[in-house]
Formats: sequence, structure tokens, C-alpha cells
Amino acid sequence: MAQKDATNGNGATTRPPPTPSPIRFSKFFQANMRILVTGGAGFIGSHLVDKLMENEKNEVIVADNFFTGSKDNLKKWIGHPRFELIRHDVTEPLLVEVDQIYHLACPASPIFYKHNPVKTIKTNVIGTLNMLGLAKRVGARILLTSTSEVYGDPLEHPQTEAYWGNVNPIGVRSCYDEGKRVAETLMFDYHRQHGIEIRIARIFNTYGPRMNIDDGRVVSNFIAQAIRGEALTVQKPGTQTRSFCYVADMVNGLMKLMNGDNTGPINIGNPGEFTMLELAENVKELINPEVTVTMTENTPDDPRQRKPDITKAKEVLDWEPKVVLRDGLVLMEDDFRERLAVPKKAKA
Ligand SMILES: NC(=O)c1ccc[n+]([C@@H]2O[C@H](COP(=O)([O-])OP(=O)(O)OC[C@H]3O[C@@H](n4cnc5c(N)ncnc54)[C@H](O)[C@@H]3O)[C@@H](O)[C@H]2O)c1
Ligand SMILES: O=c1ccn([C@@H]2O[C@H](COP(=O)(O)OP(=O)(O)O[C@H]3OC[C@@H](O)[C@H](O)[C@H]3O)[C@@H](O)[C@H]2O)c(=O)[nH]1
Repeated sequence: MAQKDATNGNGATTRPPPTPSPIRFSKFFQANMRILVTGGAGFIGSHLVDKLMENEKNEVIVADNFFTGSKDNLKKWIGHPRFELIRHDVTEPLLVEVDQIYHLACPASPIFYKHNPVKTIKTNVIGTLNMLGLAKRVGARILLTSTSEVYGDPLEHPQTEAYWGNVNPIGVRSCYDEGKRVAETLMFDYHRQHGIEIRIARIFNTYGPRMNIDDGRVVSNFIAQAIRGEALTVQKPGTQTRSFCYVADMVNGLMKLMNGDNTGPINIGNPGEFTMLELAENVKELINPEVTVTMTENTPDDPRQRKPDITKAKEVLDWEPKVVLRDGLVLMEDDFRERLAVPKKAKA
């Protein structure tokens, strides 16, 4: 390709995208898809990396600032010839030649995203702008992990993708939910204005091994509490509902979305709906029947009900979750027991 410089009117010079190195497509170099995962050291991201690395044709690059993620989640890949880990904050520009970008970087637990709300909104807005700029520059397809929180405290139930939501724009959760709404807007504007190939997943509550033990999310809290023999802290009123998706199902859905033809937004979640009291009862029965359940204060703007309508995911992705909550909780227990160093009591 001819390298033609252009002046944009104020003396600054713009250049066309860099051409990939020819060696990349040589017969001696096997990888044919280079994939960037932002936030790949986190909970969902690291499971996604595991799955992407199973395909020997993939090279995977993770960019993460380790705010809520950890190198430990990726330890089996560090040093692998098809894997690279970069300490990078997505609020700063990044240039890497990639074919696909899974853009996950953002703290997800309410405790962490409220810890530094200005940083959270910067991550969602400037971080997504930077990743869209990268996608535009190198011609990559980009998938955003948006959230069911774009529906706010929903007045329609279950939530379809056509619902515009009920969000408090100035509340303590808005750095995250309004941040993700702007991120979705940016994705569509880049798609319409610059022809970028986009995919948007609206993820509903996801759980599984490798969640941070004390990150404050309800499933990780209850499992850690049950294993430690502490009371399960149900926040009031306890009748609020959530729908919990096992992480392997989630990763499968994200990859189908990335590699399919539909831009989304598409709800990806498990429609099984539980109150927090029901969740506590399930955890207690499965993990430690001796623990008690205690009611504690809630936080502002906590959504009262949430359940995905996944008709679109079934139709356009041929995807639906396979793991029911009670099975997933048991799969997660093993990982938490190992990390907490509390083995299961042998049955008498
Ligand atoms: N887990 C869920 O229930 C859920 C639900 C809806 C949406 N999501 C979305 O999925 C994505 C992953 O969630 P998760 O549960 O794995 O969360 P997580 O907190 O475990 O992972 C997020 C990762 O992003 C990294 N990160 C945060 N800010 C960054 C920044 N500025 N630059 C670079 N890296 C940064 C963190 O260090 C971490 O590794 C997030 O975008 C989240 O909003 C998750
Ligand atoms: O110890 C606890 C923690 C939480 N809860 C309750 O459990 C429910 C779920 O809370 P979580 O903190 O796990 O998660 P939320 O549903 O509020 O947010 C979540 O949903 C969408 C994602 O985008 C977010 O990343 C995710 O954390 C809330 O009603 C909360 O009040 C408890 O009852 N006890």
C-alpha cells in the first residue's frame, strides 16, 4: 500500500493505518487471528482468554490495569508463545495490530465501580473511545461487554433489547450504567459514521470460579460467607431479583456474538430468576446448612427486579445457557474452598 501523507489543514499530518508485517501471513506463522482482550485479567475476561487460547490459530493479547483483575487469573498462559500480557489502562490510547477486540475493561462489582466513580466513567467513555479508535485504525471488529444495568431499575419485565430503561442519571450507580449507555452510543456512532464492525452484549449477572472472593457481589459474598461459616448478608428487602448466568455459558455467548453477523445489542444471561432470599437459601442448603441468614442495609438505586428476555440470542446466535444455578454454585464452591483453604468436611 502506498504510504500517502495528508495534511489536515492545521499543519498536522495524518497517516493511513500501518500495514501488518508480511511474516504474519507466511506459512511459517500459524496464528491467523490476533485478538485483544481488554480487562482480560478479570473474572469473565480470563475465562474468555482460556477459551480463545484453546484454538491454536489464535494469538491473544490482554491489556489490563489490574484494578480488579490479577495476573494470577492468567498464570497458565504467561510465557506461552501465542499469549501476551500488557499492563495498560484503556483510558490511554493503545496501538496493536489485531483482528478482533473484546472490550471488557471496567470494574464490574458495584463496590469497585463506586470506589472511584470518575475513573469508572472515564474507563467507560474514554476507554471505549480509545478502543474504537484502535478498531478504526487497524480495521478490527470490536465487541463491547455492556450490561443489564443499562435498563436501570426496569419498569418492563423481563427486559427485551427494545426496552430503553429507567436509569437515574445522577445516582451513585450512574458512573457505571450511564457510562455503559454512552459506550453503547459511541459503538453505534462509530459503526454508522466510520463503518466499524461492532458487537454489543448486554450481560446479566454472571458468576463462577475466579470471582474476587471479597468483591462484594452477591454470589461471591454468599459462597465465601457459607464456606467461612459466617451469616449470609441479604440486603433489604431480600425480595429483589436477579438472574444468574454461569461464566462458561457467558463466554460461549460472547464468542458466538463476536463471530456472528448481528451487531446487537443482545441480552446474554440466564433467565432463571431468584430473589436474594432464595439465593441465600440455595447457598445455605448446598454449601453449609449451619449458617444463618441476616438482613442488612441496601444501597441506593438497587434494581428491584431483573431477568433477561433471551429470544433474540436464541434466534440470531442459536445460544442459550446450559448450567442451572444449583449446579453452577457447586462448581464455584470448589474454587472458593481451594482459595480460602477450607476443605469440604468428609461425610460421616
Ligand atoms: N460479571 C457480571 O456479572 C457482569 C455483568 C454485566 C456486565 N459485565 C461486564 O463484563 C466485563 C467484565 O466483568 P467482570 O465481572 O469480569 O469484572 P472484573 O472486575 O473481574 O474484570 C474487569 C477487568 O477490567 C480491568 N480494568 C478495569 N478498569 C480498567 C482500565 N481502566 N484499563 C484497563 N483495565 C481495566 C480490571 O483490572 C479487571 O481485570 C465488564 O465490562 C463488566 O461491566 C459483567
Ligand atoms: O452481600 C450481598 C451483596 C449483594 N446483595 C444484593 O444482591 C443483588 C445483586 O447485587 P450484586 O452486587 O451482585 O450485583 P448487581 O446486580 O447490583 O450488579 C451487577 O449487575 C450488572 C453488572 O453489570 C454488574 O457488573 C454487576 O455487579 C442486589 O440486590 C444486592 O442488594 C445482597 O443481598 N447481599
